[in-house]
Amino acid sequence: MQIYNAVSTYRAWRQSLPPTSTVGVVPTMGALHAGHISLARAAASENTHVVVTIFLNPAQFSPTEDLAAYPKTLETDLQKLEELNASLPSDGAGRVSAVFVPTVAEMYPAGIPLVRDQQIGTFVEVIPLSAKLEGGTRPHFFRGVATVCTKLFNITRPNKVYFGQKDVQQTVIIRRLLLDLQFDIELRVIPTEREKDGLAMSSRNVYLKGRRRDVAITIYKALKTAEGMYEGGEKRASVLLEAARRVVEDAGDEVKLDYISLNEPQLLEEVETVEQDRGVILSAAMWVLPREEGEGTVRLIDNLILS
Ligand SMILES: Nc1ncnc2c1ncn2[C@@H]1O[C@H](COP(=O)(O)OP(=O)(O)OP(=O)(O)O)[C@@H](O)[C@H]1O
Ligand SMILES: CC(C)(CO)[C@@H](O)C(=O)[O-]
Ligand code: BAL
Repeated sequence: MQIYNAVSTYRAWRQSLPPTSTVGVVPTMGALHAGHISLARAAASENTHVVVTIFLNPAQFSPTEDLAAYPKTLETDLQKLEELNASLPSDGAGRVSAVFVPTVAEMYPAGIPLVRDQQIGTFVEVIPLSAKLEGGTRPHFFRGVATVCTKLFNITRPNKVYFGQKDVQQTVIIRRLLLDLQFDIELRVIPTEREKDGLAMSSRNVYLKGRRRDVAITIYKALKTAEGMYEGGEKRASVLLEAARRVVEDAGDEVKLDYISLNEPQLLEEVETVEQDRGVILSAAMWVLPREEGEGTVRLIDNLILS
């Protein structure tokens, strides 16, 4: 497993691969957990080479978000990837051959101030998708994601890219980006890995200790409540969403719902009824509020597909 910090050295390796080999790329921001590893495992089963990128992308954070506090665990990240390699079958399957860990200066030659008006250079926007759902609270977010993914795809030259369903809107946006910018890349979406109680794994879960970890499960409970009613025959979005909202309200003042929504999977238009013949995304974002001095607010997202 080679570590590349520079675009030029990564490119030299990529160019050395025979044209028959395939490359599956797993973009991450590091602080790897079982969710990331399941993406890399899926990529290893479908490609000759897996490339994991680890880059904490400033462009997707606003000046008031947690860029500075975001967990950085490069040593253990690399260990986890080595352990994955050791666990893979020796015949036929690919391996994590390269980890691309660029510096901010490599990725943003013109610099990348967090204040949007101060930014210089080329940015990619996927409209109007980027303004919906997550975009309501994080208007800068998908511009940053689409921009860095475009750069990462140009650099790493994947045959396939692997994204987690946990960030479902991100997968919808990447699908659109690949199509619109004529990338010859296949998108693979991998199911959400969860803790035993159902909480979606997330790098930001390390911020949740004790009681805050317990109430974090509310977001999943809310989604499961709506899903259960849907499976019981209720198709009206308003009724499903109201029931889910009540779950968060009943959990008390330690959590606060940002949004819960039912949307069709192409343009993310809200639906009034959940039709059986097409998947509908049930997604939510919830804040776990601080309880003690020094704690920050933690924002969690999760989703289920009703189909
Ligand atoms: N629980 C999970 N199951 C499957 N894939 C996941 C899971 N969590 C994250 N991923 C995927 O891993 C990729 C990298 O995500 P990222 O590095 O932001 O981790 P994260 O856990 O989502 O972090 P954050 O806490 O910042 O949201 C994304 O495609 C994301 O959807
Ligand atoms: C895709 C991504 C690595 C881009 O920075 C990030 O948004 C993430 O980790 O989901
Ligand atoms: N996985 C999403 C990355 C972010 O919240 O910035």
